[in-house]
Amino acid sequence: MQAISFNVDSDSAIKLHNVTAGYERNIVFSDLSLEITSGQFAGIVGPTASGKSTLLKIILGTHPVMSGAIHLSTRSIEKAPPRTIGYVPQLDSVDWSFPITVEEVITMGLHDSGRIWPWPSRAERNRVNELASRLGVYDCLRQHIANISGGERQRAFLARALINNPRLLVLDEPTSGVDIKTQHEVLHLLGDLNSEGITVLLTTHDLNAVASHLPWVICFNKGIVAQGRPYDIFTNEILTKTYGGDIVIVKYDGHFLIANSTPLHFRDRHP
Ligand SMILES: Nc1ncnc2c1ncn2[C@@H]1O[C@H](COP(=O)(O)OP(=O)(O)OP(=O)(O)O)[C@@H](O)[C@H]1O
Repeated sequence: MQAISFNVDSDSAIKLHNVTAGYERNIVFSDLSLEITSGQFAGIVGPTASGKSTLLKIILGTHPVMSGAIHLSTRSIEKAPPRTIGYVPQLDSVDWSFPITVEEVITMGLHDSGRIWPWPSRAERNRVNELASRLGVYDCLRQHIANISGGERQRAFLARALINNPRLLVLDEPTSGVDIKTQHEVLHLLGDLNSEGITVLLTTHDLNAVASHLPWVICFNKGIVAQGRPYDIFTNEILTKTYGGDIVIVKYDGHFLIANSTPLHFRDRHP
C-alpha cells in the first residue's frame, strides 16, 4: 500500500510515519518514523544492505511502502509533486553503453507535461546550457556519457536532477567512484545548492566526507540508530552499533577522522 500525501502547511520536507517497507517476504525496516526539515542538508550512512536505497526509493515513490504514511512538503510542489524532487541515482546502476550525450542526459530530466513538441524549447535549451555551465560540464555537452570522467558524470546527473528547479534533492551515493578532490567539489556544490534553499538528502559510505561537509547525519541500519550533528553522532558507540565493526575515531583540534579498522601494528602494541 503506498500512502504519500503532499502536506501544504508543514515545515518538514519529508515525514515518514510508522513506515514498513521491503521486498516480498524480506522486510527491510518496520515502523520507521523520520522527519527531514525543509532546508536540511542530511546524509544517511550505514552498512551495505542496511536499507538506505530502499528508504530513498520509498521517499521518491518508486517503491511502495507495505504500511505507514509518507508526507512530502509542499508549498512549491502542489501542482506536480514528484517532479519537484530531483534525484541522482547510484551511478553504478547506469548502463554507460547506452548511446546518449551529456546534453541528452540533462534534457531527459525535463518533464514533458504541457509541452507541444517532444524536443526542448529555446528556454529549456538555455536552462540546460546554464546548468551545464554552472556544474562545469558545458564543454562536455556533445560528448557521449561513456567518454567523460566519473566526476563529470556525477555533475551531468546532478544537472539532470536540477533541471526542474526541485525544492528537494535526493542523491544515492554521490561520493562513490570519484576521487577525494571530486568528492569535496560535489559536496561543496550540494552545500551551495542547499544554501539557496534546496533540501538535500543523500546516502554515502564516506563518513569522513559527511563529518567535514554535512550538518546532519542519520546512522541507519534497518532503522535509525542515531541522528544529529556528525560531531555528536560519530562516537565509537554509535558507529559500532551501526556497523558492528572495529571503528576508530581520532578527534583533534575540532576535526576528526574515522578509520574502519585499527592498523595491525597498533593492535600488536595495544592488544
Ligand atoms: N529489488 C529488490 N528486490 C529484492 N530485494 C532487494 C531489492 N533491492 C534491495 N533488496 C534487498 O533489500 C535490502 C536493503 O537493500 P538496499 O539496497 O536498500 O541497501 P543499501 O543500504 O542501500 O545497500 P548499499 O549500501 O550496498 O547500496 C538488502 O537485503 C537487499 O538485498
